[in-house]
Amino acid sequence: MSNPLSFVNPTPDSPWQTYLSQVDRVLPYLGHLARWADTLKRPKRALIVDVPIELDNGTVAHYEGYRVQHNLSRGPGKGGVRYHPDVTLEEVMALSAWMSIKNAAVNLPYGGAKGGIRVDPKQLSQKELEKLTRRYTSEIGLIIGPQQDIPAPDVNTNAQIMAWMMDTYSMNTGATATGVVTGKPIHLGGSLGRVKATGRGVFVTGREAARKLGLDLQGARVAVQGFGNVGSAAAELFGQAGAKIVAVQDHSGCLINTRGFDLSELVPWVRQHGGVGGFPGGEPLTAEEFWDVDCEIMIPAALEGQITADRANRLKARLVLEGANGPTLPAADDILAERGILVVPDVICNAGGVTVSYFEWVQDFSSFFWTEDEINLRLDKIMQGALRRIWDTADQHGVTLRTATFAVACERILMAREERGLYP
Ligand SMILES: NC(=O)C1=CN([C@@H]2O[C@H](COP(=O)(O)OP(=O)(O)OC[C@H]3O[C@@H](n4cnc5c(N)ncnc54)[C@H](O)[C@@H]3O)[C@@H](O)[C@H]2O)C=CC1
Ligand SMILES: O=C(O)CCC(=O)C(=O)O
Repeated sequence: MSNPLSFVNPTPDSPWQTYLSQVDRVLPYLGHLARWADTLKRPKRALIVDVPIELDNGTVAHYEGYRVQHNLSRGPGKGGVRYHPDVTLEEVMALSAWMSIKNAAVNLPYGGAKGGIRVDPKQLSQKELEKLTRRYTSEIGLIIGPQQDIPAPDVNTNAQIMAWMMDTYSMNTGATATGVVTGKPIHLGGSLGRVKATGRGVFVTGREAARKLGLDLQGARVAVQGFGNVGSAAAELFGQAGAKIVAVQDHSGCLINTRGFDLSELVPWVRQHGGVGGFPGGEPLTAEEFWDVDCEIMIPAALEGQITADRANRLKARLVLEGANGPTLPAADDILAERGILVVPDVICNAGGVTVSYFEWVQDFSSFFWTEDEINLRLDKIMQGALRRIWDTADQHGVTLRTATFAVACERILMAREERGLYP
């Protein structure tokens, strides 16, 4: 995937093109605000940085880093940082735009932002990873801050990386600034419940959608792609609700177990071995066969563009819960709708993570911390309320949940844009 030369010139089938086509679908429902819609089709600000580090062997390596602030009309930028060898500016643009939509859909007082480094972190030692993170944080320090733009974990980043980011930003500004990132370790201003919050949100929205479909979670068969932070937490909650996890796929392998995996063995295995590959409690499956598995619920929780038109035609599930950002291509979305397969879209389904990030940010400012039960109850309430509003909008316009989420969110963003006005 190459970077676009302009915001309006997307690479075919890229996440940015997917996002732009999702915006086009919502235009008829924006009323007089549609005149502001081009605001949504270009990021406000995109920063590319060179991140040089000295490797353990003494050579100097250069990595490309990005931070994109898509829209700041409703508040500071908010969104994670991804470390992956395939990250591009264009991908980060899309991820930042989905953050704008997501944050507005759950009515958090944030705009949308996202960052990334084009690197395979698995090739780096812990020391090199720390140097990379600190240099990247210094470089994007120009535009991040507790009131400007607040990063968080995403693919291949975690609480330790957030701690290094917080420390680097604090050293550079001369005061401890816990509110500059979320997803931190608990004793450094992190919030209880954040690690599993995205998976919990997937479960809460999935539970509500299943109820609407009349689908009993007891005994329901679930397939999960991506068994990292989001996929594993969602799988555990579905398991606790009586569902069976019958297929799992990640970068290391793909497995099936029609009786349901024993998660008390699979989760520690993944923690120890870095992936599901080689787990003895299931039979191997090819990566492509995963999409043909008999199941009621499919949870894509890895990367973008996974549900293609071909896979959408083959999918057996009744319900797709988008734990990942951008897992479904627009053509596949149409096929799923035609086939009556309900999709709970990323921009609401995986919003649990940023919602608890918001709780963390609020707790950091007040230096007063809530219990995990309080966090989970508030998360449940916000996610249910947001989904209800989206469902009403879908029913009102006769559109998919994705277009309804965009309608609710874009109205909020563009209303703020209009009220703020254009000129300094
Ligand atoms: N961490 C968070 O709080 C949030 C994450 N997300 C999204 O959820 C998705 C997963 O993120 P995390 O779980 O945080 O990342 P992670 O780094 O913890 O896990 C990523 C998972 O994807 C798998 N994966 C990578 N490449 C793959 C491939 N080619 N085929 C199959 N599986 C592959 C990895 O093996 C791993 O299991 C991403 O789309 C991310 O943007 C969305 C909202 C919040
Ligand atoms: O917790 C956050 O601030 C953002 C998480 C994120 O990157 C996402 O929702 O995709």
